[in-house]
Amino acid sequence: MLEDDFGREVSGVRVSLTDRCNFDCVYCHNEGLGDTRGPMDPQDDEMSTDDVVRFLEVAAEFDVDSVKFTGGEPMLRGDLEEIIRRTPDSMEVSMTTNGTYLPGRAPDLVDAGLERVNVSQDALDPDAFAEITKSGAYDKVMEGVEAALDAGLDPVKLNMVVFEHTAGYVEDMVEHVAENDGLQLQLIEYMPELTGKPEWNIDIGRVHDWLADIADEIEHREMHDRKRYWVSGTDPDGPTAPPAERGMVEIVDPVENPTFCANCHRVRVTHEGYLKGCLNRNDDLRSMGEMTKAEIRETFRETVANRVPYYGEYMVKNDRGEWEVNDEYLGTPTV
Ligand SMILES: Nc1nc2c(ncn2[C@@H]2O[C@H](COP(=O)(O)OP(=O)(O)OP(=O)(O)O)[C@@H](O)[C@H]2O)c(=O)[nH]1
Ligand SMILES: C[S@@+](CC[C@H](N)C(=O)[O-])C[C@H]1O[C@@H](n2cnc3c(N)ncnc32)[C@H](O)[C@@H]1O
Ligand code: SF4
Ligand code: SF4
Repeated sequence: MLEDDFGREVSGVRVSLTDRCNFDCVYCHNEGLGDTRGPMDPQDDEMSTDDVVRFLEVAAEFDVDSVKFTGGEPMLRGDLEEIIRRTPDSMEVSMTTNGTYLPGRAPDLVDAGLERVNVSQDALDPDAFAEITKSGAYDKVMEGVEAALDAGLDPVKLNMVVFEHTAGYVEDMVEHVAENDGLQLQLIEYMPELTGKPEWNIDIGRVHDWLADIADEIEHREMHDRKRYWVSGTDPDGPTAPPAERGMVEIVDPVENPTFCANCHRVRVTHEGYLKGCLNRNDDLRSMGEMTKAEIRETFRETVANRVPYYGEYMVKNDRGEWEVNDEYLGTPTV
Protein backbone atom coordinates (compact mmCIF):
# COMPACT_ATOMS: atom_id res chain seq x y z
CA MET A 1 0.00 0.00 0.00
CA LEU A 2 1.34 3.44 -0.86
CA GLU A 3 1.89 5.97 1.93
CA ASP A 4 2.39 9.74 1.79
CA ASP A 5 4.93 11.84 3.71
CA PHE A 6 2.42 12.26 6.56
CA GLY A 7 2.17 8.51 7.16
CA ARG A 8 -1.25 8.26 5.54
CA GLU A 9 -1.75 5.00 3.64
CA VAL A 10 -3.96 5.20 0.57
CA SER A 11 -6.50 2.41 0.85
CA GLY A 12 -9.39 3.95 -1.09
CA VAL A 13 -10.19 5.91 -4.21
CA ARG A 14 -13.08 8.21 -4.91
CA VAL A 15 -13.96 8.51 -8.56
CA SER A 16 -16.13 11.27 -9.98
CA LEU A 17 -17.80 9.89 -13.09
CA THR A 18 -19.31 13.13 -14.35
CA ASP A 19 -19.73 16.78 -13.43
CA ARG A 20 -23.27 16.76 -14.84
CA CYS A 21 -26.23 16.81 -12.47
CA ASN A 22 -30.02 16.98 -12.60
CA PHE A 23 -30.02 19.01 -9.35
CA ASP A 24 -28.54 22.41 -8.60
CA CYS A 25 -27.97 22.25 -4.83
CA VAL A 26 -27.21 25.64 -3.35
CA TYR A 27 -24.14 24.36 -1.47
CA CYS A 28 -22.67 22.03 -4.08
CA HIS A 29 -18.88 21.72 -4.17
CA ASN A 30 -18.90 19.21 -7.07
CA GLU A 31 -16.02 17.34 -5.43
CA GLY A 32 -14.03 20.52 -5.04
CA LEU A 33 -14.34 21.50 -8.69
CA GLY A 34 -17.12 24.08 -8.47
CA ASP A 35 -20.38 24.21 -10.46
CA THR A 36 -22.07 21.16 -11.89
CA ARG A 37 -23.48 21.20 -15.43
CA GLY A 38 -27.02 20.29 -16.47
CA PRO A 39 -27.96 16.70 -17.36
CA MET A 40 -27.10 16.92 -21.03
CA ASP A 41 -25.88 13.94 -23.05
CA PRO A 42 -22.62 12.22 -22.13
CA GLN A 43 -19.68 14.55 -22.70
CA ASP A 44 -16.39 13.94 -24.47
CA ASP A 45 -14.37 15.18 -21.50
CA GLU A 46 -15.62 12.37 -19.24
CA MET A 47 -13.45 9.32 -18.69
CA SER A 48 -14.59 6.39 -20.81
CA THR A 49 -15.63 3.07 -19.28
CA ASP A 50 -12.21 1.64 -20.19
CA ASP A 51 -10.38 4.66 -18.67
CA VAL A 52 -12.15 4.16 -15.35
CA VAL A 53 -11.54 0.41 -15.30
CA ARG A 54 -7.86 0.79 -16.29
CA PHE A 55 -7.31 3.19 -13.40
CA LEU A 56 -9.08 0.91 -10.92
CA GLU A 57 -6.96 -2.05 -12.00
CA VAL A 58 -3.83 -0.02 -11.28
CA ALA A 59 -5.17 1.12 -7.91
CA ALA A 60 -5.91 -2.51 -7.00
CA GLU A 61 -2.27 -3.38 -7.71
CA PHE A 62 -1.37 -0.96 -4.92
CA ASP A 63 -3.77 -2.74 -2.54
CA VAL A 64 -6.47 -0.06 -2.74
CA ASP A 65 -9.46 -2.00 -1.49
CA SER A 66 -12.41 0.36 -1.86
CA VAL A 67 -13.88 2.67 -4.46
CA LYS A 68 -16.60 5.27 -4.12
CA PHE A 69 -18.32 6.47 -7.29
CA THR A 70 -19.57 10.03 -7.14
CA GLY A 71 -19.96 13.14 -9.25
CA GLY A 72 -21.92 15.36 -10.24
CA GLU A 73 -24.59 12.71 -10.37
CA PRO A 74 -22.93 9.34 -11.09
CA MET A 75 -26.22 7.73 -12.10
CA LEU A 76 -26.36 9.96 -15.18
CA ARG A 77 -23.75 7.58 -16.58
CA GLY A 78 -25.48 4.85 -18.56
CA ASP A 79 -22.38 2.66 -18.25
CA LEU A 80 -22.37 2.73 -14.44
CA GLU A 81 -23.49 -0.91 -14.20
CA GLU A 82 -20.70 -1.95 -16.59
CA ILE A 83 -18.09 0.05 -14.67
CA ILE A 84 -19.15 -1.59 -11.42
CA ARG A 85 -19.21 -5.03 -13.00
CA ARG A 86 -15.64 -4.53 -14.26
CA THR A 87 -14.29 -3.11 -10.97
CA PRO A 88 -11.62 -5.43 -9.51
CA ASP A 89 -13.19 -8.00 -7.18
CA SER A 90 -10.81 -7.03 -4.37
CA MET A 91 -12.55 -3.64 -4.02
CA GLU A 92 -15.59 -2.76 -1.95
CA VAL A 93 -17.86 -0.69 -4.21
CA SER A 94 -20.03 2.15 -2.94
CA MET A 95 -21.68 5.18 -4.50
CA THR A 96 -22.92 8.60 -3.45
CA THR A 97 -25.98 9.72 -5.38
CA ASN A 98 -28.92 12.08 -5.18
CA GLY A 99 -31.13 8.99 -5.48
CA THR A 100 -33.45 10.05 -8.28
CA TYR A 101 -32.39 7.28 -10.65
CA LEU A 102 -32.33 4.45 -8.10
CA PRO A 103 -35.95 3.38 -8.74
CA GLY A 104 -35.71 0.79 -11.50
CA ARG A 105 -31.90 0.63 -11.52
CA ALA A 106 -31.03 -0.37 -7.95
CA PRO A 107 -31.39 -4.17 -8.53
CA ASP A 108 -29.10 -4.06 -11.59
CA LEU A 109 -26.50 -2.08 -9.65
CA VAL A 110 -26.54 -4.67 -6.88
CA ASP A 111 -26.31 -7.42 -9.46
CA ALA A 112 -23.25 -5.67 -10.92
CA GLY A 113 -21.55 -5.56 -7.49
CA LEU A 114 -22.63 -2.35 -5.73
CA GLU A 115 -22.52 -3.04 -1.98
CA ARG A 116 -23.74 0.14 -0.32
CA VAL A 117 -25.01 3.57 -1.18
CA ASN A 118 -25.18 7.09 0.26
CA VAL A 119 -28.21 9.10 -0.81
CA SER A 120 -28.23 12.86 -0.34
CA GLN A 121 -31.33 13.97 1.49
CA ASP A 122 -31.16 17.27 3.29
CA ALA A 123 -34.67 17.47 4.77
CA LEU A 124 -37.84 15.45 5.26
CA ASP A 125 -39.80 18.39 3.98
CA PRO A 126 -40.61 18.69 0.25
CA ASP A 127 -40.54 22.51 0.25
CA ALA A 128 -37.19 22.80 2.01
CA PHE A 129 -35.84 20.01 -0.21
CA ALA A 130 -36.96 21.87 -3.33
CA GLU A 131 -35.42 25.10 -2.16
CA ILE A 132 -32.04 23.47 -1.42
CA THR A 133 -31.78 21.20 -4.48
CA LYS A 134 -33.68 23.44 -6.94
CA SER A 135 -35.61 20.34 -7.96
CA GLY A 136 -39.08 18.91 -7.50
CA ALA A 137 -37.76 15.39 -7.08
CA TYR A 138 -38.50 14.87 -3.36
CA ASP A 139 -40.87 11.92 -3.97
CA LYS A 140 -38.46 10.36 -6.44
CA VAL A 141 -35.64 10.50 -3.88
CA MET A 142 -37.86 8.90 -1.19
CA GLU A 143 -38.69 6.18 -3.75
CA GLY A 144 -34.98 5.85 -4.52
CA VAL A 145 -34.16 5.22 -0.86
CA GLU A 146 -36.86 2.52 -0.72
CA ALA A 147 -35.55 0.97 -3.93
CA ALA A 148 -32.02 0.86 -2.48
CA LEU A 149 -33.25 -0.86 0.69
CA ASP A 150 -35.39 -3.32 -1.29
CA ALA A 151 -32.44 -4.17 -3.53
CA GLY A 152 -30.44 -5.17 -0.43
CA LEU A 153 -27.94 -2.30 -0.30
CA ASP A 154 -26.64 -2.21 3.24
CA PRO A 155 -26.37 0.26 4.77
CA VAL A 156 -28.25 3.00 2.96
CA LYS A 157 -26.77 6.20 4.37
CA LEU A 158 -28.63 9.47 4.08
CA ASN A 159 -26.26 12.39 3.55
CA MET A 160 -27.41 15.66 5.05
CA VAL A 161 -25.31 18.81 4.83
CA VAL A 162 -25.79 20.75 8.06
CA PHE A 163 -26.01 24.46 7.29
CA GLU A 164 -28.38 27.34 7.78
CA HIS A 165 -31.10 25.91 5.49
CA THR A 166 -31.15 22.47 7.16
CA ALA A 167 -30.24 22.99 10.82
CA GLY A 168 -33.93 22.94 11.81
CA TYR A 169 -34.44 19.50 10.24
CA VAL A 170 -31.63 17.59 11.98
CA GLU A 171 -33.85 16.27 14.77
CA ASP A 172 -36.48 14.95 12.31
CA MET A 173 -33.84 13.22 10.31
CA VAL A 174 -32.25 11.58 13.37
CA GLU A 175 -35.70 10.33 14.41
CA HIS A 176 -36.27 9.03 10.88
CA VAL A 177 -33.15 6.84 10.82
CA ALA A 178 -33.73 5.63 14.37
CA GLU A 179 -37.17 4.41 13.28
CA ASN A 180 -36.22 2.88 9.95
CA ASP A 181 -34.16 -0.30 9.72
CA GLY A 182 -31.33 -0.22 7.22
CA LEU A 183 -30.99 3.57 7.22
CA GLN A 184 -28.06 5.47 8.70
CA LEU A 185 -27.49 9.20 8.79
CA GLN A 186 -24.36 11.06 7.82
CA LEU A 187 -24.38 14.69 8.97
CA ILE A 188 -21.87 16.60 6.89
CA GLU A 189 -20.36 19.80 8.14
CA TYR A 190 -20.94 22.48 5.53
CA MET A 191 -17.71 23.47 3.80
CA PRO A 192 -18.10 27.20 3.15
CA GLU A 193 -14.74 27.76 1.52
CA LEU A 194 -15.99 25.80 -1.51
CA THR A 195 -19.18 27.80 -1.99
CA GLY A 196 -18.31 31.38 -1.09
CA LYS A 197 -21.22 31.61 1.37
CA PRO A 198 -19.66 31.69 4.86
CA GLU A 199 -22.86 33.16 6.28
CA TRP A 200 -24.62 29.78 5.92
CA ASN A 201 -22.23 28.12 8.34
CA ILE A 202 -23.52 26.77 11.64
CA ASP A 203 -21.57 25.43 14.60
CA ILE A 204 -21.37 21.64 14.18
CA GLY A 205 -20.18 21.44 17.80
CA ARG A 206 -23.78 22.07 18.90
CA VAL A 207 -24.93 19.02 16.96
CA HIS A 208 -22.19 16.89 18.54
CA ASP A 209 -23.26 18.06 22.02
CA TRP A 210 -26.93 17.34 21.39
CA LEU A 211 -26.22 13.87 19.99
CA ALA A 212 -23.87 13.06 22.87
CA ASP A 213 -26.78 13.82 25.23
CA ILE A 214 -29.26 11.49 23.55
CA ALA A 215 -26.93 8.72 22.33
CA ASP A 216 -26.89 5.24 23.90
CA GLU A 217 -23.38 4.69 22.65
CA ILE A 218 -20.64 6.69 20.93
CA GLU A 219 -18.01 5.17 18.65
CA HIS A 220 -15.03 6.54 16.75
CA ARG A 221 -14.47 5.63 13.14
CA GLU A 222 -10.82 5.54 12.18
CA MET A 223 -11.47 7.28 8.85
CA HIS A 224 -11.33 11.02 9.46
CA ASP A 225 -11.65 10.37 13.19
CA ARG A 226 -15.42 10.59 12.68
CA LYS A 227 -17.76 10.19 15.63
CA ARG A 228 -20.70 7.80 15.41
CA TYR A 229 -23.69 8.18 17.70
CA TRP A 230 -26.12 5.30 18.22
CA VAL A 231 -29.54 6.66 19.11
CA SER A 232 -32.89 5.05 19.77
CA GLY A 233 -34.89 8.24 19.46
CA THR A 234 -34.51 11.94 20.09
CA ASP A 235 -36.31 11.98 23.45
CA PRO A 236 -33.59 11.55 26.11
CA ASP A 237 -36.20 10.31 28.61
CA GLY A 238 -37.88 7.97 26.14
CA PRO A 239 -37.76 4.18 26.22
CA THR A 240 -34.54 2.63 24.96
CA ALA A 241 -35.24 0.53 21.93
CA PRO A 242 -33.54 -2.84 21.48
CA PRO A 243 -30.20 -2.44 19.67
CA ALA A 244 -31.54 -3.73 16.33
CA GLU A 245 -33.86 -0.73 16.14
CA ARG A 246 -31.29 1.90 16.90
CA GLY A 247 -30.13 4.38 14.33
CA MET A 248 -26.56 5.33 13.60
CA VAL A 249 -25.62 8.98 13.08
CA GLU A 250 -22.13 9.75 11.84
CA ILE A 251 -20.69 13.25 11.74
CA VAL A 252 -18.34 14.20 8.92
CA ASP A 253 -16.69 17.34 10.23
CA PRO A 254 -13.67 18.29 8.18
CA VAL A 255 -13.55 21.95 9.10
CA GLU A 256 -13.56 21.84 12.88
CA ASN A 257 -11.94 18.45 13.47
CA PRO A 258 -8.15 18.87 13.71
CA THR A 259 -7.51 15.17 13.14
CA PHE A 260 -9.85 14.77 10.17
CA CYS A 261 -7.14 15.05 7.51
CA ALA A 262 -4.69 12.98 9.55
CA ASN A 263 -6.80 9.91 8.79
CA CYS A 264 -7.48 10.62 5.13
CA HIS A 265 -6.86 7.47 3.15
CA ARG A 266 -8.39 8.34 -0.21
CA VAL A 267 -7.11 9.66 -3.50
CA ARG A 268 -9.61 11.23 -5.84
CA VAL A 269 -10.14 11.11 -9.57
CA THR A 270 -12.00 13.85 -11.44
CA HIS A 271 -14.50 13.05 -14.18
CA GLU A 272 -11.89 14.18 -16.73
CA GLY A 273 -9.39 11.62 -15.43
CA TYR A 274 -7.15 13.78 -13.27
CA LEU A 275 -5.73 12.31 -10.09
CA LYS A 276 -6.21 14.62 -7.13
CA GLY A 277 -4.68 14.22 -3.68
CA CYS A 278 -7.31 16.16 -1.78
CA LEU A 279 -10.96 17.04 -2.22
CA ASN A 280 -10.40 20.71 -1.49
CA ARG A 281 -7.26 21.33 -3.51
CA ASN A 282 -7.01 21.74 -7.25
CA ASP A 283 -3.32 22.63 -7.35
CA ASP A 284 -2.28 18.97 -7.38
CA LEU A 285 -4.09 17.66 -10.46
CA ARG A 286 -2.31 15.04 -12.58
CA SER A 287 -3.88 13.95 -15.85
CA MET A 288 -4.12 10.26 -16.75
CA GLY A 289 -5.42 11.04 -20.26
CA GLU A 290 -4.06 8.69 -22.95
CA MET A 291 -1.72 7.02 -20.44
CA THR A 292 -0.53 3.44 -20.46
CA LYS A 293 -0.95 1.41 -17.29
CA ALA A 294 2.75 1.84 -16.51
CA GLU A 295 2.36 5.64 -16.74
CA ILE A 296 -0.77 5.60 -14.58
CA ARG A 297 1.16 3.61 -11.96
CA GLU A 298 3.85 6.29 -11.88
CA THR A 299 1.31 9.14 -11.75
CA PHE A 300 -0.55 7.43 -8.92
CA ARG A 301 2.72 7.12 -6.98
CA GLU A 302 3.48 10.82 -7.54
CA THR A 303 -0.01 11.86 -6.45
CA VAL A 304 0.27 9.90 -3.22
CA ALA A 305 3.80 11.18 -2.55
CA ASN A 306 2.62 14.79 -2.84
CA ARG A 307 -0.51 14.55 -0.71
CA VAL A 308 -0.79 17.24 1.96
CA PRO A 309 -3.47 17.51 4.67
CA TYR A 310 -5.76 20.45 4.04
CA TYR A 311 -7.45 21.28 7.33
CA GLY A 312 -5.73 21.35 10.68
CA GLU A 313 -2.17 22.56 10.34
CA TYR A 314 -2.45 23.34 6.64
CA MET A 315 -5.30 25.79 7.13
CA VAL A 316 -5.51 28.23 10.04
CA LYS A 317 -8.06 30.77 11.17
CA ASN A 318 -7.01 34.42 10.99
CA ASP A 319 -7.95 37.14 13.49
CA ARG A 320 -11.32 37.58 11.79
CA GLY A 321 -12.11 33.86 12.20
CA GLU A 322 -11.68 33.15 8.46
CA TRP A 323 -9.76 30.14 7.13
CA GLU A 324 -6.51 30.80 5.31
CA VAL A 325 -3.45 28.85 4.26
CA ASN A 326 -0.85 28.54 7.00
CA ASP A 327 2.28 30.05 5.40
CA GLU A 328 4.59 28.27 7.81
CA TYR A 329 3.20 24.96 6.68
CA LEU A 330 4.00 25.60 3.04
CA GLY A 331 7.59 24.51 3.66
CA THR A 332 6.37 20.90 3.69
CA PRO A 333 5.83 19.01 0.43
CA THR A 334 3.41 20.58 -2.04
CA VAL A 335 3.26 20.42 -5.82
N1 LIG B 1 -13.08 17.64 3.10
C1 LIG B 1 -13.48 16.39 2.96
N2 LIG B 1 -14.79 16.12 2.93
C2 LIG B 1 -15.17 14.86 2.81
C3 LIG B 1 -14.26 13.80 2.71
N3 LIG B 1 -14.95 12.64 2.62
C4 LIG B 1 -16.23 12.96 2.63
N4 LIG B 1 -16.37 14.31 2.76
C5 LIG B 1 -17.61 15.07 2.76
O1 LIG B 1 -18.69 14.20 2.97
C6 LIG B 1 -19.48 14.15 1.78
C7 LIG B 1 -20.18 12.83 1.67
O2 LIG B 1 -19.26 11.82 1.53
P1 LIG B 1 -19.69 10.41 0.98
O3 LIG B 1 -18.84 10.11 -0.18
O4 LIG B 1 -21.12 10.29 0.76
O5 LIG B 1 -19.35 9.47 2.17
P2 LIG B 1 -17.97 9.01 2.67
O6 LIG B 1 -17.26 10.15 3.24
O7 LIG B 1 -17.24 8.31 1.57
O8 LIG B 1 -18.33 7.98 3.79
P3 LIG B 1 -18.61 6.41 3.67
O9 LIG B 1 -19.59 6.19 2.60
O10 LIG B 1 -19.13 6.08 4.97
O11 LIG B 1 -17.32 5.73 3.42
C8 LIG B 1 -18.48 14.48 0.69
O12 LIG B 1 -19.00 14.88 -0.52
C9 LIG B 1 -17.78 15.62 1.36
O13 LIG B 1 -18.61 16.76 1.38
C10 LIG B 1 -12.88 14.11 2.71
O14 LIG B 1 -12.00 13.26 2.61
N5 LIG B 1 -12.55 15.43 2.84
C1 LIG C 1 -20.97 16.51 -4.67
S1 LIG C 1 -22.20 15.31 -4.26
C2 LIG C 1 -22.01 14.12 -5.56
C3 LIG C 1 -22.91 12.91 -5.46
C4 LIG C 1 -24.39 13.11 -5.63
N1 LIG C 1 -24.74 14.01 -6.66
C5 LIG C 1 -25.03 13.50 -4.31
O1 LIG C 1 -25.48 14.64 -4.19
O2 LIG C 1 -25.06 12.67 -3.44
C6 LIG C 1 -21.47 14.41 -2.88
C7 LIG C 1 -21.81 14.91 -1.52
O3 LIG C 1 -21.21 16.17 -1.32
C8 LIG C 1 -21.96 16.88 -0.37
N2 LIG C 1 -21.64 18.31 -0.47
C9 LIG C 1 -21.75 19.08 -1.56
N3 LIG C 1 -21.36 20.35 -1.30
C10 LIG C 1 -21.00 20.39 0.00
C11 LIG C 1 -20.51 21.43 0.85
N4 LIG C 1 -20.33 22.67 0.44
N5 LIG C 1 -20.21 21.11 2.12
C12 LIG C 1 -20.38 19.83 2.55
N6 LIG C 1 -20.83 18.83 1.80
C13 LIG C 1 -21.16 19.09 0.53
C14 LIG C 1 -23.38 16.56 -0.81
O4 LIG C 1 -24.31 16.70 0.18
C15 LIG C 1 -23.28 15.11 -1.22
O5 LIG C 1 -23.66 14.29 -0.17
S1 SF4 D 1 -27.09 16.37 -6.32
FE1 SF4 D 1 -24.95 16.20 -5.70
S2 SF4 D 1 -23.74 16.87 -7.47
FE2 SF4 D 1 -25.87 17.45 -7.83
S3 SF4 D 1 -25.94 19.57 -7.22
FE3 SF4 D 1 -26.58 18.33 -5.44
S4 SF4 D 1 -24.71 17.88 -4.24
FE4 SF4 D 1 -24.11 18.65 -6.28
S1 SF4 E 1 -9.71 17.94 3.17
FE1 SF4 E 1 -8.42 16.60 4.41
S2 SF4 E 1 -9.59 14.71 4.61
FE2 SF4 E 1 -10.48 15.89 2.91
S3 SF4 E 1 -9.47 15.09 1.09
FE3 SF4 E 1 -8.31 16.87 1.78
S4 SF4 E 1 -6.71 16.02 3.10
FE4 SF4 E 1 -8.27 14.44 2.84
